[in-house]
This record gives sequence, structure tokens and C-alpha cells, in this order.
Amino acid sequence: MDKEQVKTELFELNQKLNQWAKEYYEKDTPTVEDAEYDQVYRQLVTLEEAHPELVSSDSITQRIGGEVSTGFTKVQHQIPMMSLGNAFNKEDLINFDKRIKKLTDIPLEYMVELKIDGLAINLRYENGKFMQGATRGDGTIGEDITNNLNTVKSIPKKLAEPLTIDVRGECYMPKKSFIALNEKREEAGENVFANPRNAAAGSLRQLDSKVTAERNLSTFIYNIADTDNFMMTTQSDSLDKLDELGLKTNHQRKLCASIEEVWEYIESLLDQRHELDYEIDGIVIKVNDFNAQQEIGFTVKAPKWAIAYKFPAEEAETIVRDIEWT
Ligand SMILES: NC(=O)c1c(N)nc(OC2CCCC2)nc1O[C@@H]1CCC[C@@H]1O
Repeated sequence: MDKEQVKTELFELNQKLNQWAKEYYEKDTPTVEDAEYDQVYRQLVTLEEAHPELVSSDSITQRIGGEVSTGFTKVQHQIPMMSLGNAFNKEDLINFDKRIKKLTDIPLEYMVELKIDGLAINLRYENGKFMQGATRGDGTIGEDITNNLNTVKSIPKKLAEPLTIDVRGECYMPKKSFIALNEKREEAGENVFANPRNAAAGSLRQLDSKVTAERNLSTFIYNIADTDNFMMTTQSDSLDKLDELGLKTNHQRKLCASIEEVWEYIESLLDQRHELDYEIDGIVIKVNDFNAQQEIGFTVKAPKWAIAYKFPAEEAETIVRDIEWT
């Protein structure tokens, strides 16, 4: 790049980061994940290091106290919080079933769970006491949002047993709370949230947890991270254990003996989802047996023993989601 191009690039990166920081701070309607913000920020720092003579004094990197922190300290997840591969129709699920049957001889059962459309979190308990809550972030590094999660009523301060355990789940905003919040914001002339997921994310990113406390967030816990330390052998037992410990799990779940049965269950859920008081964006299908999970293994980002069936986007939903409401 010649000098002019570098200057243009520096200007554009600054524009983007300032816009995102503005959405994040002033309107708590972030439109990008922090991981993306941090990545673009690093891009700007790298370009400025290569062209120090072109760094302008009002660059976002020149702010007092260095980089525009996201206000939360970083947390390294002991065990990465993985993502899920997607399936969009019955054929994808049948291919998933065929694929993994080549990787293990253990007879397969599937644990089928609703895919809650919220913000993935990790809760750390030490000797049964809630010690730390964090966002998923990029799967390895998340943000410490303990103070905000402390205001969420469905997260117990103490477990029924004095366990040291990391559990994962989804923090979400019930539909009724989302509608009420947007009505309030509209009356106050503030931006409305595009969907409950953004509302939950914005509520958990509050630097003032008194604001989070008013947002009526809730959780569904779906995973014990360090299952080896516990006598769990299946996902089904894990979910029952989470219930026993006092953590809120989603009871709309079913153990299926075949991918055919999984598909029948999915079809039965397709219409029910509009009655639920929380948004789901699909169904998560997991191999139930933990030994089979280990044999089937993982890709870099996602387990090979799980898949998310994504609902076909409905016309109305698509239009709503496409509107840039922020
Ligand atoms: N959103 C969900 O309801 C959900 C679920 N019910 N179960 C899992 O299982 C994890 C464990 C192994 C890989 C995914 N993940 C879920 O959501 C995750 C959070 C981040 C990516 C997926 O959306």
C-alpha cells in the first residue's frame, strides 16, 4: 500500500472501531462480538506499528489507558467452549448419523435438546459456591461477567453439593421481558433491541450490574465441562445431575434410539416453539454416551458427536432480522 492507501486504511479502521465502541458503550446495542472487535483492533495496532509516522493523535489506540478495553477482565476457559456444526434438513442428519457410526462401534443413542438462542456462559463453582461467570468469547478467552450473572435469579449461589465444577449453558431473555424492555426503550426514545439474544447480550455487557438486575434474564444449563471428574457416563445423566445440583436445565429434551426418532421429535417441536417463552434457533443432537463421544472425537472448533439442526428461517422472522434496528 502507498502512503495514501495506508492513511485511508487507518482512517477506515478507526471509523469502524469508534462506531462499534459507541454502540457498545452509549447504546448497549453491540452489533459485533467482542472477538471481532478485538481482531480489528489488533489489525489497526499492527498497521500503525508499521507506519508510526501516520498514526493520528485521535486514533482509538491513543486513548489514555491504552486500548479501549471492553470493561471486563479476560477469563481463560480451562476446557474450550466449542461451537456446533449445522444440519438444515433430514438428509444432513442422516449423513451425520452415518458419518459418526463409522467412528465408533458403541451402539448410539442421541440426547436431543432445544437450542436456546441466548449467550453461551461458563459458571465456575468452587466447593459448591458460585465463584465466577464468563462469556464464551472466542471459545478459549471469554469475559468475566460474574457481577452481572450474580443478579440472574436462576443461577444458584450455592450448589446442593460442595462440588468444584465448571458448567455451561445459555443465558437468555424471556420473550415477554424482551417485549416489555423494548416498549420501555421506545417510550424513552432509545434504540430497541433487534431480538432477545441481542437484548440478553447487551444486558450481560452492562458495566453496572444494577442495570442487568432489571433485565429479568434466565438460564438453561446444558453441560458439565469437566465430566471426567464426575461419575457421569452419559449426557442424560449429566442433565439429571445438573437438576439435582439445583441448576436450571431445559426439560424439553428426549433420549432417542435412532436418527429416525430424532427426526420425528424435531417435527413434533417445529410448531411448539412459538408457544415457548424463550427463543430457540434449532435443536441440538448429541451422542449420549461419553465413551462414544471420546471415540468419535472433535474437529478444531466443534465436537463431531454433536450437531445443531437449524430451523428453516420463517419469512416474517427473516424480514425482522434483516432490519438494522440499532
Ligand atoms: N444453545 C444451546 O442450547 C446449546 C445446547 N443445548 N447444547 C450445547 O452443547 C455444547 C456442548 C458441546 C458443543 C456444544 N451447546 C449449545 O449452544 C452452544 C453455545 C455456543 C455454540 C452453541 O450454540
